[in-house]
Order: sequence, then C-alpha cells, then structure tokens
Amino acid sequence: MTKACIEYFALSCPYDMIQFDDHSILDHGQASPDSEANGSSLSEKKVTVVFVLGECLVPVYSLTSVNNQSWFMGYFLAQLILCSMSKILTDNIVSKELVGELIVKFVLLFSLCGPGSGKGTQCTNIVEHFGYTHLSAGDLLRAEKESGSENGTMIQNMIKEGKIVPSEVTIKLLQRAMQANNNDKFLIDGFPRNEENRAAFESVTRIEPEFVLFFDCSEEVMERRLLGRNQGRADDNIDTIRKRFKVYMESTLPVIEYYNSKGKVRKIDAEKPVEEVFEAVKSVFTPLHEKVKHRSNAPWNISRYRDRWFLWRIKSRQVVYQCCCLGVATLPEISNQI
Ligand SMILES: Nc1ncnc2c1ncn2[C@@H]1O[C@H](COP(=O)(O)OP(=O)(O)OP(=O)(O)O)[C@@H](O)[C@H]1O
Ligand SMILES: Nc1ccn([C@@H]2O[C@H](COP(=O)(O)O)[C@@H](O)[C@H]2O)c(=O)n1
Repeated sequence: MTKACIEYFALSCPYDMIQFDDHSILDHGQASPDSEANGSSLSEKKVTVVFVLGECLVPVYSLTSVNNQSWFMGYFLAQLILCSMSKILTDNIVSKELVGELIVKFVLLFSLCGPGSGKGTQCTNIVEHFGYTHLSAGDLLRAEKESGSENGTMIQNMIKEGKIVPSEVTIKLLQRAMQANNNDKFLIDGFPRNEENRAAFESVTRIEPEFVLFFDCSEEVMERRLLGRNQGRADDNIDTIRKRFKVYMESTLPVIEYYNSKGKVRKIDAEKPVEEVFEAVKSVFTPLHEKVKHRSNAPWNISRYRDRWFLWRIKSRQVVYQCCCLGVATLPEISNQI
C-alpha cells in the first residue's frame, strides 16, 4: 500500500544508461533554452530521480505539458521506467533517508466526527491557517445533487434519511475535486463515513491519511448545534439528526476505531468554544506543518497511463518528482484534453 505517496526511492542514474527508443527527447532538449534539457549536457549529467514504487511505477507516459521542462522530465522518466527497470533498481537504489530532503509529500487528512461536532467550522480555520484544500464529502454530494446529475435524486434521498451514499459516487467526486486542484495538502471532511467508504477509497487511490482528526462531542451538544445552525439544510431536523447519530454510531465509529488502532487518530475536545477548539487543532497541525513546509512549489499535473490516473509534479532543478495514483477512472472530460 502506498501511504499517501510516501514509498519513495531515489535512483541516481547517468543519462547514457537510458536507452531512448526515440530521439525526439534529444531533439527536444536541443531546442530547449533550458540547460538541463539541453541535448549536449545529457551525457555528462547525472540525475537523481525520486519516484514511487508499486502501482504508481509507470505513471507519466501520456502527459500534458505545462512547460518544456516538465515535459522533458516526464518523458525522461517514462523512458527510464520503460527501459531495464530491474537493472536500474538493483544497481541504483539509494537509501530512503537520502531522499528525505527531496521528497515533497502529498498530505491527506481526514476529519471524521459526529454531525454538528464543528468539523466544518474547524476545517475553515485550518484552510486559512495552514493552506489545506478542504473537501467536504457532504458539500460535494450536495453540489452534485444541485447540478442535476443522474444521481441527484438518490443523493437527496440518502441525505434526507441520513444514510450513506454508495462509495463509488462519493469517491468519484473526491477524485475529481483533487484532480482539479493544484494543492498538495488535502483535508477531507466527513469521509470515510463507513468501512465501505474507507476500503474503497484506499483500494482506488492507494492513499492513506497522514492522520485523522476526531472532534469529541456529546450527542446532546451536537443536536443543539445542528438545530441552531439555520443554514436551511434538509437534514437539520430532529428526525434526520437522530438517524444520522445512529448511522454515526453504527458505521462511522468503527472507522475511527480502525484508524485509532493504527495510531492515526488525533482526538480533540470539541465542546469548548470555537477558538479554544482551534488552539487544540493548531497543536496537532503545527508539527506536521513544520515537517513538510520545505515542499516544492511545483504545480500538480494530471496524466493517464493505461486505465489509471496519476497526479504528478516535477521540480527539475533538484529533480524532485512526486506522483500519486488517483486510481482507475474514466474521466472523459480530462481524457479529451490529453
Ligand atoms: N465549538 C463550537 N461551539 C459552539 N458552536 C459551534 C462550535 N463549532 C461549531 N459550532 C456551530 O455548530 C453548528 C454546526 O457546526 P458545523 O457546521 O461546523 O458542524 P459539522 O460537524 O460540520 O456538521 P455536519 O456534519 O452536519 O456538516 C454551526 O452553527 C456552528 O457555527
Ligand atoms: N462520505 C459521506 C459524507 C456524507 N454523506 C451524506 O451527506 C450527509 C451530510 O454530510 P455532512 O458531512 O455534511 O454532515 C450525510 O448525512 C450523508 O447522508 C455520505 O453519504 N457520505
């Protein structure tokens, strides 16, 4: 299992080791004003390439170019991987520690708490303070319903009943939202709501969360907050609220227990005032934020290899490369652009 793209290896590989089956890469290099992509320097240069092992191994063959440099590096990587992989691996694996400085992590966090515990409120604060992209599974489902999608009626009924929408629908919405965003830090709120959500997400995306936020709050307080929310939500009525609590106890708590057994849950007392809850949230986020703040500012790109979509980015100067498989998907709107 690739843990949020953490399984990296670095390969140090001289360019002349690569058997290009097509000289266009050299032609492209000569045409490029960029010295790293210059054909004459190819044979002299040694590069370190960081990439993910496992299913994400062959990611960047059909890629959209954002600029010449990243096109070049993407093409180079594809060639590197397509030629004698086993030789490269056995001869050139550098220790994971060495990669530490180069790695840019793809950070994923889940916020999994009872309805009305204040996760939406705190996620807004986290976005402002730490620069995460907040994806609320509930918001995505509500927007999908409003968009007139063929799943609209089903989603509406499930929300009204406080039931959990089938994973394939929710995961597709999450994937799309992640693909449309260049950020490398995602905070996914209200997901996974049950074991099926969790298992399906991990199997499709191969991503595990860095940690899971758990806002601890009694039903009494959550109920009072939901009834006072006044946002016109179809599920903020006492009947649906009770159903949601039942679903939460039966389906969501086991997921929290699962992550707890893996040491990933960060429990926060959510009954305190908003500001105090956020102080506790900050103390959870700050160490992680410090750890990854040297990340690359290279943009994320999306490409497809065979039936899999990949999110990738390359920083050419230090040759930092990061890739994340977003799973098997048919996304015609994106495939048309590639
Ligand atoms: N710590 C807090 N103290 C008092 N009120 C709060 C606190 N946090 C949030 N609220 C209020 O409680 C209501 C519910 O909060 P919020 O929408 O953030 O909950 P949620 O967990 O995202 O709910 P849902 O799962 O239904 O989307 C809102 O009106 C919000 O202003
Ligand atoms: N993973 C999810 C998340 C939400 N839902 C449905 O949306 C409702 C509202 O969710 P909030 O996160 O905004 O509270 C929820 O009660 C579910 O009906 C879902 O199906 N799957």
